[in-house]
Amino acid sequence: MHSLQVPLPERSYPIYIGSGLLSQHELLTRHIGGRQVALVTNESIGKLPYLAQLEQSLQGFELTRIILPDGEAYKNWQTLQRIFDELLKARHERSTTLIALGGGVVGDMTGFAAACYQRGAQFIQVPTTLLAQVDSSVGGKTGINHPLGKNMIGAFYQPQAVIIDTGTLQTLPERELSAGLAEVIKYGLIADADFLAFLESHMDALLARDEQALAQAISRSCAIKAQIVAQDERESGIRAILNLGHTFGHAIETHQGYGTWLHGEAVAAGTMMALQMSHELDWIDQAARNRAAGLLLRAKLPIAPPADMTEGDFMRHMAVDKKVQNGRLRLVLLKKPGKAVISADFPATALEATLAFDYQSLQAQL
Ligand SMILES: NC(=O)c1ccc[n+]([C@@H]2O[C@H](COP(=O)([O-])OP(=O)(O)OC[C@H]3O[C@@H](n4cnc5c(N)ncnc54)[C@H](O)[C@@H]3O)[C@@H](O)[C@H]2O)c1
Ligand SMILES: O=C(O)C(=O)C[C@@H](O)[C@H](O)[C@H](O)COP(=O)(O)O
Ligand SMILES: [Zn+2]
Repeated sequence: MHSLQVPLPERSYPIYIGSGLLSQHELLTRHIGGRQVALVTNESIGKLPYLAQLEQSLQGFELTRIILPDGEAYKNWQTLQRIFDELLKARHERSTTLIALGGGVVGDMTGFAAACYQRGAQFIQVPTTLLAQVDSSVGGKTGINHPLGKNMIGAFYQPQAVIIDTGTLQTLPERELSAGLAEVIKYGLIADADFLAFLESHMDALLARDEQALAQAISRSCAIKAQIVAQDERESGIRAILNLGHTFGHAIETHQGYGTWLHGEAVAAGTMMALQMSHELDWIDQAARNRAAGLLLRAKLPIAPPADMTEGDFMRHMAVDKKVQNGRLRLVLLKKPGKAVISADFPATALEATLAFDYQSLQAQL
């Protein structure tokens, strides 16, 4: 097992990474304060062995299973209400601990429920998708979607610990593995050109679920995210670079009503659009843009937005992005591979050209 810390001013917390961690009683119970535990997961994950393994490791606690419907479309008020209903029915006290067993949808909702329940219960992240292991379980962004905007309702609320059992990735569908790789590639682009080179040389191993390659990618991703979050927990500045590709990506997800494209797929196409915009501004050259596009394609991710989305659709949805300030859109763009900035300082023509660009043709050329 390998561990690292998310160092925060108020309370730091550990991330544990290794195979078989779901069966480690001492590790799992180390961060539980009271006698009650609510295990929050979804219908699909509930059918896999992980929930039973967790229950076995938590023998002796008063356990409540909370099984949610599966899917991004359920990351909403109704599902959140179900978590509160179950907690209250089982008379969970404020000292309870919620454990999120699943992907980012379960993690974001469980964290938000924990932030609200009796004004703040504890929670632990046990992520089971690559995306959740490298991104959503770390950093304390919790929340739900609104029909008019992605993650529009939520709270910054940090977990007690993040426990990443890399063995769970063996059952993950291929499409979900690729979706997670979109956020992994993001870290290379925004903060670490060497990691980008590592991903280029290990992409085949990652897709083949080579345990060592996956553990290295997860560990480096978590370290980069922890280091950024530590500087700016509530996104008043630098943390926004974790949003590379998300302004365009969230527009895609909102436009589709959530769940048609996976979050990671929308982020991949959105990243390509942010790279094209960086190229329009002459910040990165064509070779850098094409290199990143090639890596996304090798990870089996889309680099073109959905064919049915117009420039007007993008503009309408992007206007409700959380990074909009005083009515001005701010975008995360690349100065060079490994160096991202947040900027509102671009001509409208650069954005127009980015939205009008023919991404399908680029894909055909690569
Ligand atoms: N809070 C953050 O910082 C943050 C960061 C990135 C993404 N997110 C959010 O995370 C969500 C996306 O998360 P996701 O990609 O994990 O999607 P997800 O939570 O929908 O999980 C993907 C699918 O995989 C299934 N699954 C999970 N673990 C499995 C396993 N081990 N084996 C087989 N199937 C498994 C799930 O049931 C689901 O069908 C989005 O809502 C996104 O907005 C949040
Ligand atoms: O942790 C962050 O900060 C991120 O931006 C990580 C993103 O990958 C993630 O999708 C996050 O949920 C987006 O946050 P939002 O504030 O743009 O909704
Ligand atoms: Zn994301």
